[in-house]
Order: sequence, then structure tokens, then C-alpha cells
Amino acid sequence: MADEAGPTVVIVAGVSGSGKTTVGRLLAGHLGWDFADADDFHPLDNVSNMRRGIPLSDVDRLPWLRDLAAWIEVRLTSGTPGVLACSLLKRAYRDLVIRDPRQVRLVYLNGDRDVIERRVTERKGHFFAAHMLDSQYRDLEPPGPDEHPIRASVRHTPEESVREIVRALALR
Ligand SMILES: Nc1ncnc2c1ncn2[C@@H]1O[C@H](COP(=O)(O)OP(=O)(O)O)[C@@H](O)[C@H]1O
Ligand SMILES: O=C(O)[C@H](O)[C@@H](O)[C@H](O)[C@H](O)COP(=O)(O)O
Repeated sequence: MADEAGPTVVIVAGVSGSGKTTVGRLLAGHLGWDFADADDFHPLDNVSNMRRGIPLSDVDRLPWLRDLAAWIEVRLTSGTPGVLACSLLKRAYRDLVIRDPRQVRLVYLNGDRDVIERRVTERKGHFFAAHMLDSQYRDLEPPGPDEHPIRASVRHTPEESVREIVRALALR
């Protein structure tokens, strides 16, 4: 759990289309923190595969996860807070990038698959197609209670989710 000073990094996680980038960017703006989208860390082959409808494997994701862990480590050592939007579908992925849960808090955007499916379908100009959602749910291992996730519903507006998250983080 976060220590009295609060976390230095907040990760907003969930399947594609759950609102990680939208909520994460809004949260970062509210807190005055830096924001990073994990999509920007994918090797080009990963994006090319997803664009062609090929889901990523654990092997594909490993270099990506290592780069994300390095981004977090820089934040922690420099004391520069940041919000990271990142799917982190599996527990093993989260264990790799969240080494100290007191300093890195997890937000999990969850809720109705039909809502998410509609959003991915309507989203313009993104490489990730709605038919790929099946593979996201196949890989998804929702956070367990020991990960102390802050849960936010995909049905809420981004603004409502940010208010909930800030309250749960006890950050002003
Ligand atoms: N709470 C929300 N209410 C309505 N639309 C949303 C909400 N969150 C995200 N969206 C929209 O849904 C789509 C997916 O959001 P995005 O932030 O890209 O999700 P992710 O980063 O998890 O893939 C975008 O078109 C975005 O504008
Ligand atoms: O691990 C993965 O399979 C990908 O990271 C995936 O979870 C992510 O969702 C896509 O890269 C699309 O990006 P958005 O999440 O922004 O739609």
C-alpha cells in the first residue's frame, strides 16, 4: 500500500478500450504529473503484429515490460511522479513492473465488455481492432486483493473516474 507520502507512480491498467489513455492522461493533468502511454514503448514488430490482428505473446511483451519497468525505476529514483497507461493483463506482467506497491499504485479499469467493445469499435485512428478484444480477455488476469487495486468502472465518465482515483489515493 502507498506510504504516507503517497505513490510516485500510478499505473492505469485494463484491456484495450477500457479507457487507460483517456483516464490516465486526465489523472496526470489533475495531479500535475507526467503521463506516459505504454503503447509508445512497444517494439515496432509488436505494433505491426497487432495491426495485422496477431495478438502479442509473453515473449513479444517481455522487452516492452522491461522498458516500462525502467521508466518506472527512473521515476522512483528521481522522485518525479508520473502516470502510466498500460494494459498489464497478466499478474506476472504486473509483478515485473511493480516492485514496490507502496510507491507504485495500480488502478484497474473494469466493467462491461459490451461497453468496451463499443468504444474500441468507435475509436478512430488506432491500430488495435475490436476483434482483437477476445485475445485481451483470454490473457486478462484481473488483479487480486493482494495487489490492492483501485477499481474504477468503465461506465463512469473519465472525470468521475479521476475523482474516485484521487480520493482512493488520498491525493489532493
Ligand atoms: N469513461 C469513458 N466514457 C466514454 N468514452 C470513453 C471513456 N474512456 C474512454 N473512452 C473512449 O473510448 C475509447 C478507448 O479509450 P482509450 O483511452 O483509448 O482506452 P485504452 O487506452 O484503454 O485503449 C476512446 O475513443 C475514448 O475516447
Ligand atoms: O499487451 C498487449 O496486448 C497490448 O499492450 C494491448 O493490451 C494494448 O491494449 C494494445 O497495445 C492497444 O493499446 P490500447 O490499450 O491503448 O488500446
